[in-house]
Amino acid sequence: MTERIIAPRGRGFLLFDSHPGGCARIVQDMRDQVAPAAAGGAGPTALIIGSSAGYGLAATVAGLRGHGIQGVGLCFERPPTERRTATAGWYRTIATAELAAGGFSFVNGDAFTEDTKQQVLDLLSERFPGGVDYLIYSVAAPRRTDPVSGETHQSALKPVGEGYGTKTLDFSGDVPALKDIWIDPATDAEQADTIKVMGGEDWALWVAALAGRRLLRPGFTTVALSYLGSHLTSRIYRQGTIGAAKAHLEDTALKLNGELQPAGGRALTSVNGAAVTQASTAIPGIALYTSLLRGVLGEAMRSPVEQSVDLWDQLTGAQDLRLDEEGRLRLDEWELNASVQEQVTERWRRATPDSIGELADIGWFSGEVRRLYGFDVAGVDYTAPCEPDLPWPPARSRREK
Ligand SMILES: NC(=O)c1ccc[n+]([C@@H]2O[C@H](COP(=O)([O-])OP(=O)(O)OC[C@H]3O[C@@H](n4cnc5c(N)ncnc54)[C@H](O)[C@@H]3O)[C@@H](O)[C@H]2O)c1
Repeated sequence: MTERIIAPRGRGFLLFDSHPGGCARIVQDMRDQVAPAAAGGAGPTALIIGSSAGYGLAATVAGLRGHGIQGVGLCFERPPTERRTATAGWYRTIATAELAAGGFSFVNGDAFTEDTKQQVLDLLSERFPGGVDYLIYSVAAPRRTDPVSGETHQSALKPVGEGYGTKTLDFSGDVPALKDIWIDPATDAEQADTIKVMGGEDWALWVAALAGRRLLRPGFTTVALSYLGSHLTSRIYRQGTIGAAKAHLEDTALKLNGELQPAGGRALTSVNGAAVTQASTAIPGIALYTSLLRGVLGEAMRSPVEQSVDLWDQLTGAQDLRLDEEGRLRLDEWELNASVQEQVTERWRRATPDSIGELADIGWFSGEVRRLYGFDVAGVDYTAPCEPDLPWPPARSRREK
């Protein structure tokens, strides 16, 4: 491929291309939100699954910059082709590898397959024979093939029990519009499939695979990402198919914790707040909710990086662990704060096609969606041609640092 001008083509939440320079700049901006680790010995070793986007990327950047972590990041991104750029996560990974300067390598592959697990475990055994201190599991995927049955399961984002009508923001036209939609309830099979994809099964397989290769260091801690959210979205989220998967993930944490505890290890879920990510924009009503939340909170909304700094501080003991009654680590207090929820609820109630522009920060939300692809990033010259055909960062040996 040769250099060319890359523009945001597409519709709604889906753009065809990503901008390499914009994606790199986003990672640099994330890095700048993190206080650097004190100079000195090597940091802890981590495997981060879902390292190219959203909360997994934020945990990787915060860990690299704030704690000097070493290890491996795993994600599933599409390389550039003749006609299309790579996915944004491909370019963000290149920029993240630059921050890591060799001590942290990246693997591109489907985390659900046995092959990828072996590839990652081989790399860890070679580079970090003593094993890993942390596994952060932050995958959001639409489907998963069960490694035992060979069956592919598709997740669904639907209510459970009864159908559900909600207000939503529709981004398919030229300007975002407030609409009403109706979503039929999930079948039992759809719910079971969603649990297969987004529940805790694959997380537990990773922990077992690391244990099988003797790659769990004493005190090993694993965290999987969860979400609770507001009563305004509970019919589609927490009480819906995805919520059933999150309940399975949280049950898996309790089970894994029981298994790891005798050796001084622990397993936790981390309940994070709402963020604009590829995964979250797919959930009906969430764009409206998040835009209203931003309307209420403005800059006080806590970014994924800020939450990830908090996560590492709690994991490494720099701060006390904040666990709720169910044993979950909570990073979403700023979102579920009673006064914030009252204000968002009031705005949700008052929202009409005429008033929505004043109540919700739709401009911010639309900008965040474009930023997922590396567009709308301050300081990037989008009129300049750039090279989209960039290679995946090589897994360098630590000796080459
Ligand atoms: N976005 C939110 O508002 C929010 C809030 C709280 C918790 N969470 C949770 O955080 C986790 C991550 O979600 P996100 O919103 O950051 O998602 P995201 O879409 O931004 O990122 C998903 C990551 O998973 C990777 N991935 C997808 N399929 C994969 C596969 N088969 N193998 C390997 N990697 C794969 C992608 O490459 C990417 O790195 C999820 O568990 C989600 O429920 C999200």
